[in-house]
Amino acid sequence: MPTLTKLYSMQEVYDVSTYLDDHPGGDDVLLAATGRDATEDFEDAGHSKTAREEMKALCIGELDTTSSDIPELEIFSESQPPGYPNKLANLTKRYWAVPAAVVGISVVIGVLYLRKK
Ligand code: HEM
Repeated sequence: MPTLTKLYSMQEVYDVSTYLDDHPGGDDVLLAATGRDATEDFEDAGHSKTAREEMKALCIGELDTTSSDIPELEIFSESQPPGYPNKLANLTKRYWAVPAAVVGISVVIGVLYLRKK
């Protein structure tokens, strides 16, 4: 549901989903302004009194600023090694015997081959 938020002394939330096709300024500007404070965009467009009246009908409530729906972002420090090389290093540590065996077998085969000659 596309919603616009408007900030004055309080934050109001507007459901613009039913108004997208009717907006004289086009649906693209409304969609671009959804999910955030659209006060500046709205004021910049120089809306008339009629527009402000129409807007009231679309208000669905006030923004709850006490709770956040946005999950906390996980911040990784730059010094933390990126996933893939780190995983590779762990695998190499755990399965070091595999490349060692391959090298050993190659050396034995090489020696046997040279002796035959
Ligand atoms: C629920 C909120 C909104 C309503 C009810 C609404 C309503 C209207 C109305 C009735 C007009 C015709 C001109 C007028 O009477 O002022 C209009 C024009 C316009 N609106 Fe909105 N508007 C809303 C939100 C927005 C937002 C958030 C933006 C910008 C991101 C925007 C951008 C424009 C533009 C650019 C025009 C001018 C179109 C033109 O004259 O070519 N509007 N709007």
